[in-house]
Amino acid sequence: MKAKEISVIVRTNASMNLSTLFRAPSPLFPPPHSTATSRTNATENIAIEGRNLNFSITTRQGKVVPILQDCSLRIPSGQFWMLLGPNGCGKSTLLKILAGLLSPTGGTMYVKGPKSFVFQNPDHQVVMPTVEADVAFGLGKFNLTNDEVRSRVSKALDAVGMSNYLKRSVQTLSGGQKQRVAIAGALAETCKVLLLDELTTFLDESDQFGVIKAVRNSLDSSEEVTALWVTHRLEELEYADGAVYMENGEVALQGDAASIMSYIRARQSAYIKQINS
Ligand SMILES: Nc1ncnc2c1ncn2[C@@H]1O[C@H](COP(=O)(O)OP(=O)(O)OP(=O)(O)O)[C@@H](O)[C@H]1O
Repeated sequence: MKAKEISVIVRTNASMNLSTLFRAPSPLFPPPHSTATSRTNATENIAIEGRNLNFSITTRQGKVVPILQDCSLRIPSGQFWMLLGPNGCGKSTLLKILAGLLSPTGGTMYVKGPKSFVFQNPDHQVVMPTVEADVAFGLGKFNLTNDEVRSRVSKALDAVGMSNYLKRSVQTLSGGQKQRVAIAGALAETCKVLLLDELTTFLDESDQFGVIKAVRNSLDSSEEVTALWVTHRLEELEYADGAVYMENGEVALQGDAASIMSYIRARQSAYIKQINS
């Protein structure tokens, strides 16, 4: 099966799971260990909500290993949030649960649909010969006219700053440009929630900020799109409206980007003091 087909099946299965797996969002709950002030309030339109999400795996020896423990988060519609934390703390696992790619072993969640999961390696989902064909790829299921397809492709490429690349072969694109084409594909399908898994890990600085700015611009040009972005790179936080910080499989803190930045910086300097003492 081609990679592109896998990504489309992922999208389809994810929305099919919504009715069985996701329950209605609760009107209000505070994150369990939050100290930072979040922009959210009870009257806001919530795009992503998880409550006490747990995930564990069972080893071949029958031992249950907890990966996520009581993770709660809530992200308002139209905002760009980041999911940060040390290696192995559970960020990708939580993102995959929110995408419907993994089933939680406990807890409840709601994610507005349609939603799309964008993989770290763009070659896993950008496989059509040209940019135009790739962005149009997922539109077959909508029964659109050629003009409507062209209009959606053009609007989506505009949102990610790739309008001039319409006829380009995808083989000639950089990693970051391919990521932007993958995001445009999701936008063309009128995706409401983008779940983005460490897109910039292997990109150079120029490509890295090209992708972040493309996501930021996509959200700014449509109030309906929400993005959750997993990253290790603290400098990316300045583009976010809010962030969730994880440690050891738990949500340690969630709030506005500045508060999360201060929290992480304080943790880093405490750590540096500790190793220097
Ligand atoms: N299928 C699995 N089997 C065994 N362990 C797993 C499995 N999936 C995840 N884990 C473990 O769960 C923990 C969380 O993994 P996850 O990939 O979600 O972390 P992460 O925060 O995204 O890490 P990184 O920043 O390094 O990408 C890790 O210790 C990982 O080894």
